[in-house]
Amino acid sequence: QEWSLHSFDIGRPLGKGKFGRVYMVRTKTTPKYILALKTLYKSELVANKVEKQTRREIEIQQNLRHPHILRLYGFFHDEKRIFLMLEFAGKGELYKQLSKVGSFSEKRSARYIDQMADALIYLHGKHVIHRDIKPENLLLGINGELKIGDFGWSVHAPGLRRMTLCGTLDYLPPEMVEGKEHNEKVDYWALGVLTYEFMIGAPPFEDRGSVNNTYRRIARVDLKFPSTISAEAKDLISKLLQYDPRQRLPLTDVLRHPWIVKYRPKGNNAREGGSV
Ligand SMILES: COc1cccc(-c2nc(Nc3cc(C)[nH]n3)cc3ccccc23)c1
Repeated sequence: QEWSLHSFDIGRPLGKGKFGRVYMVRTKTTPKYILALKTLYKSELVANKVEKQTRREIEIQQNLRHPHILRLYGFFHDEKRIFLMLEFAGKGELYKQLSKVGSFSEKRSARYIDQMADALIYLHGKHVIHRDIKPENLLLGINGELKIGDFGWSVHAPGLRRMTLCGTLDYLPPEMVEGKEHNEKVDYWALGVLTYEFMIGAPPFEDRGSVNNTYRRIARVDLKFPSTISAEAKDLISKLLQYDPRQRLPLTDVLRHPWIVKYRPKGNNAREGGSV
C-alpha cells in the first residue's frame, strides 16, 4: 500500500506537535479508518539536528504493538514534510487533563501507573528505553486508557545521551543529570516522578526558579511528600526514586505493589487463566 496525502480526507487540526501539526484524518479506503496524521517539517528536523533521532523514533515505534503504546501504522513524505500515520487516541493529551484538574485521585493515578508499568515491561523486553516519560508525552484513548505517544528520545539500551537536554530536567534521574552511562532503569525513576506528579500536580524535584537547584535536588534525591499522600503511595514512589539504579523497584514488583493491586479494576486481578 503506497500512502500519500491523497489517501486521506483531512479533518480538524488536533494541535501542534514539536515539529509540526497533528491532524485528525480518515482513510478514503473502505473500511474507513480514523488516524492522527503528524506532520514533521524536514527543514525543522535538520535545523534541530534531530533527523537521525526521528529516523530512530520511526523505526522503533513501527515495531511496537501494545495496548498502552500509540501505534505507528506507517509514514510517507513529500519534498518538505514527513507524515506519521499514528493511532488516534480519542481523549487527547493527558497533561491537559492533569493541568485542568490540578492532580489526579490515588485511584486514577494507580491505574495509569499500572498501565505504564505494563507498557515499560514490554518496551524493556525489546531492549528499548523510553527516556522521556512525562505527562506531555501521554495520550488517552477513547475509554480513558493511557497511551505512550512520543518516542523521540527512545534508544536501544544502554544509551548515552548525545543531545543537549532540551525541555524539563524534572524527569531525569541522577545518572543522566550527571551525564553518566545509563540503562532502562532511567524509566523506573521517571515512573516514580510521574506517580508523584499525577497525585501532587507537580514533579518532586521541581524548582521553578532555578534549573541548577532542580539538578541539585535530583542528585540529592531531595524528596518530600505532602501529608495528603497515602503511606502505600509514598512507599512505591520512594522505592522507584532511588539514587542507585540497581536499588530501584523492578517493574514486575510495581505490578504487585499493594497500592497498584488495591486499585486495579476488578477482574483484572484474576490469576493467569484462573476463571471463576
Ligand atoms: C501534538 O498533538 C496534539 C496536540 C494537541 C492536541 C492533540 C489531540 N490529540 C488527540 N489524539 C491523538 C493525537 C495523536 C498523535 N494520536 N491521537 C486527541 C485530541 C482530542 C482533543 C484535543 C486534542 C487532541 C494532539
